[in-house]
Amino acid sequence: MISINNVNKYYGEKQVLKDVSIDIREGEIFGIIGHSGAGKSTILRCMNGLEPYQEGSVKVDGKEVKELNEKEMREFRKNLGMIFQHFSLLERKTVFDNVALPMECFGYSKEEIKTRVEELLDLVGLKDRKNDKPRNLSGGQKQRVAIARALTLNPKVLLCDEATSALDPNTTKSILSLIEDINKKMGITVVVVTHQMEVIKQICERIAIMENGEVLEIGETEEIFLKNTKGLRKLIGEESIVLPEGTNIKILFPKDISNDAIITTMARELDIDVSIVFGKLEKFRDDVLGSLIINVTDESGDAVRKFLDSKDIRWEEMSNVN
Ligand SMILES: Nc1ncnc2c1ncn2[C@@H]1O[C@H](COP(=O)(O)OP(=O)(O)OP(=O)(O)O)[C@@H](O)[C@H]1O
Repeated sequence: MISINNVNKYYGEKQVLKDVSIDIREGEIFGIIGHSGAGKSTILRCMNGLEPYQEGSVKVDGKEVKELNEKEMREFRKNLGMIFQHFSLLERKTVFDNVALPMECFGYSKEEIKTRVEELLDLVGLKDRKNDKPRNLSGGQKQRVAIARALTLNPKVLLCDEATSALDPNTTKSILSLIEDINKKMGITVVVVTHQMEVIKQICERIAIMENGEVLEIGETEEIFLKNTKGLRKLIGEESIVLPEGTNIKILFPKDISNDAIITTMARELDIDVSIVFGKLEKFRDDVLGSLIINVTDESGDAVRKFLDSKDIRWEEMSNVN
């Protein structure tokens, strides 16, 4: 649905996107995560033509964004709804009028607007607040209005730029559930830009981790967390912990395996000492996934690798200097 290839972007001398390539599939919820200044918003704005890019290609639904003329761009933007951190609602207009705005701009009839806006206000749970002004709404309700407004023209893609960053944890959860619901019900492709780990854990199927204008990693969210990849560790500022001597092995535990039992069985069966160097459990959607780094002597390494293979347990050897 969105295909970004080798994009470079500069502000004057400063390069803010460096050879960025990301493929976003139709119907998925894709997350772009990184620290402030990583280039997340910039790449999102390249997708909807708000920012030019000097090199590379950004294709949305087969169309090269930088080649669209003014008229084509207007049509193109109908297919991309966008929501922001600070909601961007018009304070003097009612909830109904805020949601109606895009349809008015595109010249829809009053009846069409009324039907669509009421349907959307129902979807976001604000049917009874249509005559309120935004100042009378909570942050979460304001974001619901913004979501309804982003959906009025039936877009194929919903772009979310730090959409939950100004909300408390519970409101964040409910907004993310709403976005997930919309993705499932309407089949809309969703791109979520965030610096919040909880956001990508709750709803993103795949993610790209960005830093300093570069994509460090792309993959399935579960896989990246399970492997506790280098990019993820960098993002959370956690250095990989390994011992300088012996063999360090990272074991990955899917939801249905108890890690304690494996380590004790292995130590007993192989008659070896196992040091647990680092362990981590992650709540991931409804599952708990874990990874454990163990250290054994180099002589026991082969037996440990064979044991893990025989139990169909995923493992990775870690470099001592990592
Ligand atoms: N209009 C601009 N002129 C010059 N530099 C800019 C401009 N907009 C963004 N930048 C720079 O581009 C880099 C990427 O910014 P961007 O906003 O994409 O990062 P981000 O990952 O979205 O972070 P944040 O969440 O803080 O916005 C930053 O170094 C920023 O200072």
